[in-house]
Amino acid sequence: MIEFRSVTKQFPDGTVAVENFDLVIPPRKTTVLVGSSGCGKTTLLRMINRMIDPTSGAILIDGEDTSSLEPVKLRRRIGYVMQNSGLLPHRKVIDNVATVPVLNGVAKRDARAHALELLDTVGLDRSLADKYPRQLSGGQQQRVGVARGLAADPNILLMDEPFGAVDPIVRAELQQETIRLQEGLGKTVVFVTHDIDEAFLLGHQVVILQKGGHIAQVGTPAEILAEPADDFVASFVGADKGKRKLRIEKVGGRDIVVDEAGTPTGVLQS
Ligand SMILES: Nc1ncnc2c1ncn2[C@@H]1O[C@H](COP(=O)(O)OP(=O)(O)OP(=O)(O)O)[C@@H](O)[C@H]1O
Repeated sequence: MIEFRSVTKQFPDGTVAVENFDLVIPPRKTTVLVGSSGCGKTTLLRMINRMIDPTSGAILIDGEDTSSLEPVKLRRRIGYVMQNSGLLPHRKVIDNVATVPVLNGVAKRDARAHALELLDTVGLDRSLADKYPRQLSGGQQQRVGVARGLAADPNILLMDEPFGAVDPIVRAELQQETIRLQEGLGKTVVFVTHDIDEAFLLGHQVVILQKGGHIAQVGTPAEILAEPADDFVASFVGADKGKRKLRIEKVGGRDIVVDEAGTPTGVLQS
């Protein structure tokens, strides 16, 4: 469990990115922080692994105050996946994945063997192991980024807009992989996005943020859709525009779900 207790972050230039933020992030589930640009999502995420330290308040991981933990050690046991994959350009794929375990003291040979398994886990062919990041597609690079995030077998995986730069089809694939991985490995995933559809797809718990890291609403996707807390949330999730009003039509004896514009979105399973 990760707990934010009245956390504030003011940057040296006076910007208050996050103010009095309280949140409990349950273990082995995906929590998505969603909101428009500049609302404080990345700052919140980076405070979990102490890439950024709060100005006041506390962040606890399994009851332990992170301010008492050594940042470098903490970072090595929390996976971090960022938007542009963050791979080291001059290292082969396999070494990008094996870097953190080697820093943690795992023998290079063992770390590389494990890295190959992780390529399988994220759906990459092992033949890519000896390539350099620039020789991979954007989607493949993101998968390597996820493999690297998982390499130290962390309980917590932080993902900062990891699929923002890939095309919609690859993005949909990567989203499904993330769901599969989270369920299969039972990680606590904290995921940042500005895309409410992505938030609803991935999040067991969705946190809708406004500027200053102010929480507009926390809940399951169903709870938020059923009862938006206010007009801001209703507008953010598209409920006010009828975007998410779905109806069922019978087509060829099957129940098809269509949105308000009449576009089919799926088949209802009996
Ligand atoms: N190092 C910094 N110094 C000063 N202000 C900063 C710094 N980092 C972030 N900020 C400011 O803090 C606020 C929150 O930034 P943050 O990056 O957390 O937002 P975000 O929701 O992740 O945005 P985006 O979706 O655009 O990445 C913004 O106003 C930003 O300009």
